[in-house]
Amino acid sequence: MSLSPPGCHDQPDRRVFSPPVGVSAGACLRTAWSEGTVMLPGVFNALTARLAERLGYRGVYFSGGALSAGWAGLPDIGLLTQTEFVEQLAVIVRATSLPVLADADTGFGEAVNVGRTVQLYEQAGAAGLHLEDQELPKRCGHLSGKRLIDPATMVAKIRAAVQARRDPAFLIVARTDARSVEGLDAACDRARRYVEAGADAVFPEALESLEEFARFAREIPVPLVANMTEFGKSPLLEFRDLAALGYKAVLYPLTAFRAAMHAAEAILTELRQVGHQRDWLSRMQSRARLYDLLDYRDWEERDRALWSASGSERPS
Ligand SMILES: C[C@](O)(C(=O)O)[C@H](CC(=O)O)C(=O)O
Ligand SMILES: [Mg+2]
Repeated sequence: MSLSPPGCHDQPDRRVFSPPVGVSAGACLRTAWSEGTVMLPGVFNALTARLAERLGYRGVYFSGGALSAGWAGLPDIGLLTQTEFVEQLAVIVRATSLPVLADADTGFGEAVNVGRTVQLYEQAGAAGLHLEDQELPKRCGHLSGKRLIDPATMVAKIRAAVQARRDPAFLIVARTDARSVEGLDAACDRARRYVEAGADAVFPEALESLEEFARFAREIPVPLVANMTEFGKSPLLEFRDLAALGYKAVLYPLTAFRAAMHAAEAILTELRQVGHQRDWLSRMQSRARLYDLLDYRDWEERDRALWSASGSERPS
């Protein structure tokens, strides 16, 4: 028997024609966390979110890095606006019934701005968001040269976030980028302060070994989020090892994006050289698979049913 409330991922009809009724996305993600550890693949567009749902994931991650690079062609240094994030987040949320944990960078301003960000993310349908303690211009957490805001300023942001949510299940995740700036002790101290300020979960960014992940888990007794981004400072650990340490969510923020871009580069290079794409067909998503993912046939059937119910001829 499923423990998930109705409206969560494993509802019998997974086709997404209307949003789940009565259960918030935050509650869905909390349910998933209470049952174990969730893999959250980063989704760089709505179709990837649908794909993750079809493949049986229980949630997805809305990555600022993927949005900046994939949607805007820009580096992830805080260039996109709050409005751009919220609009694209809403597109993803509408495409899937999975709960979406969303990157909110530094919260798009000071504490009062963070409050409004939370309202907008919650209204867009996110399950929760994470806020990081970097100064602007922010960077990918796995790059050198980051600068942090002081802990008190971050605490004010977290308080603002907690006060602003309407749904108590909406998750406020505090990310600390302190490990590579001030060291692991400082990162743990910051995490404790953020939890005292009301954060539901902590995301320790750019830890450098399994032992560091373990120590963080021992010291910070709230749900933790691990980031398994590639080509960064953290080793690419096994999901089951992170789960065993008690991490509740493991992010793979740009995994699908990097693989897709690698494939796109290869096919576009070869097409230019060879003049056709025939050798690539078996490595492409077929039209049939795409339409399946889009529930194309269901849309056609709905259209047909609407016309036949009204007894009129469909104008061609
Ligand atoms: C998780 C992250 O915030 C993201 O935007 O996806 C990035 C990922 C990355 O750049 O690899 C991060 O800062 O870790
Ligand atoms: Mg980010």
